[in-house]
Amino acid sequence: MGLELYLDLLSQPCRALYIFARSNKIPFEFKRVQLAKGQHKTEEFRKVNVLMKVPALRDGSFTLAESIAILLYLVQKFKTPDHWYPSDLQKRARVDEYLSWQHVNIRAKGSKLFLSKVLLPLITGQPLPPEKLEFLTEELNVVLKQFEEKFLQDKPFIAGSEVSLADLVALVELMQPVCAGYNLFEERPKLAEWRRRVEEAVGKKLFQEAHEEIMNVKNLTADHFAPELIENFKQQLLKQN
Ligand SMILES: N[C@@H](CCC(=O)N[C@@H](CS)C(=O)NCC(=O)O)C(=O)O
Repeated sequence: MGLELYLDLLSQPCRALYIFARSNKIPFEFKRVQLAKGQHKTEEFRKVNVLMKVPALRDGSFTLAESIAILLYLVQKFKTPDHWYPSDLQKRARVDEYLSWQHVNIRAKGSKLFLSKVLLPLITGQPLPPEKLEFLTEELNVVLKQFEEKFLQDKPFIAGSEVSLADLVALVELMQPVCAGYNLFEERPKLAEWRRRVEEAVGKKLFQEAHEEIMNVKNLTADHFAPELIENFKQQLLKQN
């Protein structure tokens, strides 16, 4: 059995893995796990990831969860070009620094805005109150400022002159609020230029292909979701709001 990646391209970490693997010509079998259909809650998927989240990897009898761990596994197993995860101690530390920071900052705030602006109204039939949207956007703006000032600064990429895992992980997360209708690049020319460079580095066509589904997320309707998931989802989303 070859390498299998369990993915739903509506998910940011799944897109990072998909783009990374395809961009580096890593052979893998794409195992689609549709979150909206509850396919991550099956007994079959539990055997791959007991945490019941995507992405997940299976390589023979070995299974692995967590996107960052999976990316690092692929880097080492397939000896991908050095710039992705530089061997230079300090450049690598820059990548690690971003990958450690992003979970509860860019990822958390970007996802929250996306889920509240797109999924919650879809499921409840109620639009998000404008003051709530403003609050969530402001929360995201705070971490975007930190991203620009601390991580990107005036460099072409986070680790310096070449693209790394940090840039890829960052950009797929930032696309989530963009797909929810908040074009955060519009008033941030430095970020917009960085986005252009990252897309070019991984391959523009591949980047677009990976984002096709999420770009059309606003066309989804409630019947796209497995009924048993809707109530669960609603409670989860309302709790976080
Ligand atoms: N820290 C994990 C996060 C994984 C995660 O939260 N995946 C989401 C999709 S983006 C998921 O599977 N959610 C389904 C659920 O929580 O029920 C990673 O980086 O892989």
